[in-house]
Amino acid sequence: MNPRAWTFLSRRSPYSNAAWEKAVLQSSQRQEGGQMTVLVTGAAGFVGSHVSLALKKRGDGVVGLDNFNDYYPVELKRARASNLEQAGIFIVEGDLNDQNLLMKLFKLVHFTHILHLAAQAGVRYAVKNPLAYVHSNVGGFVTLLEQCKNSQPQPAIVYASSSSVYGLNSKVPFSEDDRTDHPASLYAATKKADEVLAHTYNHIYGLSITALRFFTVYGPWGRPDMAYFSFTRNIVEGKPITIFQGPHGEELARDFTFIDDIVKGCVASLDTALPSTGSGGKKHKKAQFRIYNLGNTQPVKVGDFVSILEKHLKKKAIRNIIPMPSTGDVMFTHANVTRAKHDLGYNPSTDLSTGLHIFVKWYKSYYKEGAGHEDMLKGYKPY
Ligand SMILES: NC(=O)c1ccc[n+]([C@@H]2O[C@H](COP(=O)([O-])OP(=O)(O)OC[C@H]3O[C@@H](n4cnc5c(N)ncnc54)[C@H](O)[C@@H]3O)[C@@H](O)[C@H]2O)c1
Ligand SMILES: O=C(O)[C@H]1O[C@H](OP(=O)(O)OP(=O)(O)OC[C@H]2O[C@@H](n3ccc(=O)[nH]c3=O)[C@H](O)[C@@H]2O)[C@H](O)[C@@H](O)[C@@H]1O
Repeated sequence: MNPRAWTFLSRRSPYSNAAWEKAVLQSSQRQEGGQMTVLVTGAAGFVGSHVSLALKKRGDGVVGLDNFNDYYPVELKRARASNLEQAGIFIVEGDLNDQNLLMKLFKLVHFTHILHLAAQAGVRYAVKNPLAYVHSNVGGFVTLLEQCKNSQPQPAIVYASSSSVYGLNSKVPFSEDDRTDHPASLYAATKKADEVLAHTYNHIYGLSITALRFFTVYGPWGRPDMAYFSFTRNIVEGKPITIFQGPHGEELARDFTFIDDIVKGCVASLDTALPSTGSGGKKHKKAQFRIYNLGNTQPVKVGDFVSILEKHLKKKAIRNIIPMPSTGDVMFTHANVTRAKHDLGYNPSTDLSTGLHIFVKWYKSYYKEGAGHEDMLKGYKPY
């Protein structure tokens, strides 16, 4: 079947249809060099679209799942999906909480691995819409874990946690063994809940699970709700940007991490994941359980990050500096990646200036500066 026909197909919900099944099976086929068959949830998202393409490129079978929600403009998700379709990846349009859909999918394809990236992301939006986080990050995750636990054989799971689980941790850099029991946002609380739920399913059912704590990821085809993206838009349009500062005028800092490094970390995690050890809902022996930081290890103050953006955009920002609203931000993040380096060969190699240069180039070509991006953040007001 020609993947060009998939756009239409994936938007039609009835998954009991023969053409839909054919598309799923075709997309799941491994090519030469491929070792695994992966279900990527959140495949129309920023990170999911990049990793799906990387897996497909080396021959793995890849099937996507995404509900194409309108947290940020759906047009961008459709454009990413179209890139994936061209590469031969079918994205099933549906919700993680749809048990019947998951059952049908897992019956059709024997997934060796799940790369679970679908979630309600964004720290500040949780103040506005907390239940969206509970729905996708808690309910959706448990629905997926239930399906995986019941599968025979069970797949190995690699999924996205978040640097936000470190919450109010003040010990730097953040190490995987540091405390994560004082979250600063509801988003972080749901990501922490995921780590605890993951441990439970690993313990009772023998699911092999790896949690990846990503640190503020940026890059081409990125997320319009994130600062690097919305700041770029405002600078291009000559509109002010809002920069948060701490209660005593301190600058916030983030360990901004380029998408290509995150993709390498995800792929290496899949490659090193051991098989699950259970069957029929029962554990036979202890299964692998891992947690890794995937950051850049070089935090940058938000003001300095804006200066780098200005340099690449060749335009000054109008900076509006305000006290940080009480919507869940933390003062700084900083990853210790020793464990990921040792176990995964993870070695972040893109510095912020190089990465932002690549992002700005993409942004300008995608939105053709001055035209077509007026609606990009339409309706988006996170705080
Ligand atoms: N980008 C970052 O800086 C960052 C940092 C830390 C952690 N993370 C985590 O990494 C993962 C990927 O993030 P991203 O930046 O690509 O976000 P994204 O919003 O671009 O991608 C998530 C995708 O999941 C889909 N989705 C959401 N809820 C769903 C549901 N219930 N059923 C099916 N699909 C659903 C969305 O439509 C979206 O396309 C998320 O789990 C996020 O929390 C991201
Ligand atoms: O690492 C993570 O775990 C998190 O990284 C990002 O969250 P955040 O670091 O808040 O990323 P941005 O929204 O891009 O903000 C970057 C920095 O700019 C600041 N900011 C943001 C927006 C704004 O208008 N002004 C401003 O100063 C934020 O406080 C933060 O310090 C993602 O949005 C989360 O989904 C993810 O889980």
